[in-house]
Amino acid sequence: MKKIGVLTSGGDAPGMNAAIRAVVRTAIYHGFEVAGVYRGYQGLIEGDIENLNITSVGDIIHRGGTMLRTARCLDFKTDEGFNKGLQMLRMFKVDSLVVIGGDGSFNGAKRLAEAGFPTIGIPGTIDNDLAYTDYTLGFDTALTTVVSAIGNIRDTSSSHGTVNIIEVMGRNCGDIALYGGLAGGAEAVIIPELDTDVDELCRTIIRGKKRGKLHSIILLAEGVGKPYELAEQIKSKTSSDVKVSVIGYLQRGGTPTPNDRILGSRMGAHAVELLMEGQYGKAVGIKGNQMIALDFDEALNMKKDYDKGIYELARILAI
Ligand SMILES: Nc1ncnc2c1ncn2[C@@H]1O[C@H](COP(=O)(O)OP(=O)(O)OP(=O)(O)O)[C@@H](O)[C@H]1O
Ligand SMILES: O=P(O)(O)OC[C@H]1O[C@](O)(CO)[C@@H](O)[C@@H]1O
Ligand SMILES: [Mg+2]
Repeated sequence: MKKIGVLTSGGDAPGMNAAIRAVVRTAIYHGFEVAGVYRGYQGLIEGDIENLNITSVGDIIHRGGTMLRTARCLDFKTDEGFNKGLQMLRMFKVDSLVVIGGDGSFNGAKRLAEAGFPTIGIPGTIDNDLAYTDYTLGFDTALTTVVSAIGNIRDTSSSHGTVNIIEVMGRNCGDIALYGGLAGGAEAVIIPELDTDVDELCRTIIRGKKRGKLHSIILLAEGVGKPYELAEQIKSKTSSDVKVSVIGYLQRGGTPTPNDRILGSRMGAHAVELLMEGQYGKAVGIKGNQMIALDFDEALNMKKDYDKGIYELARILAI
């Protein structure tokens, strides 16, 4: 093994830059060359690849987004696109690859490993939707942004006495809503993993108002969606003024938290160590503050569930 490639794929996530920096610097420290592949699998297919050195990754640890840029690339799912990608890796003399991305990106990485190309995955997605790891890169920063948004919206909710629905990202995973709701002191959390009884929710809002609660914050995961329909239902059942904020891409950017920078640094270094040991076809993760690595199949087949204890706690504390 001489040259390690690194790419970021899928939605960008804060902390990806820390992971890229760690891959590059750990590899160079151990005497390898590194190639950066730009724009994920799209750039791989197009041969948008260049060698990186220690200074290429200077001044990025504190930046959101990804210096390698990213893409969603449908072509890489086709045999033709996939083979083109493999061909480019050979052409640029890249002999192993670190893929930083979410579950979708891992499917591409798994396919490369199955084709015999040494590939390691680092979970980079704000969604925290991968069951095998306690945290994905970017989740902590997205949560920090969400909690800050809840604080601002709570001010206006309290001032006007409105009910405020805040829709947050996470695809089919409710973690951003759940943990954001707990940290932000929301009155209710609505996640796709669980059916919500809107009548019960409205009774809670009315009870809160009766005992003088000024604000009502509802965290709604995008996997449930339909925030304006929910607003209409709550309006008619509680006679409250209901406001909706879909905070969207705000959650994807911003300076990574120390936790995401540390996680990215650890995962990037671990990915290189695995390749040096001749291990590949694995996804790096964190369990109980220890670095772990599972076969892609095992990692991707684990079913993610929400934390019932955390949900119950958020519910009890919102009485
Ligand atoms: N089965 C597959 N085979 C090859 N490549 C795939 C496959 N599935 C996904 N990919 C590649 O991975 C890219 C990213 O996947 P996806 O859009 O699901 O994002 P992700 O990696 O899950 O990140 P996030 O969910 O945080 O945005 C896809 O655009 C495609 O290029
Ligand atoms: O960037 P796009 O394609 O609009 O994707 C948005 C999706 O990406 C994420 O931000 C990260 O997976 C999801 O939370 C969201 O559903
Ligand atoms: Mg995903």
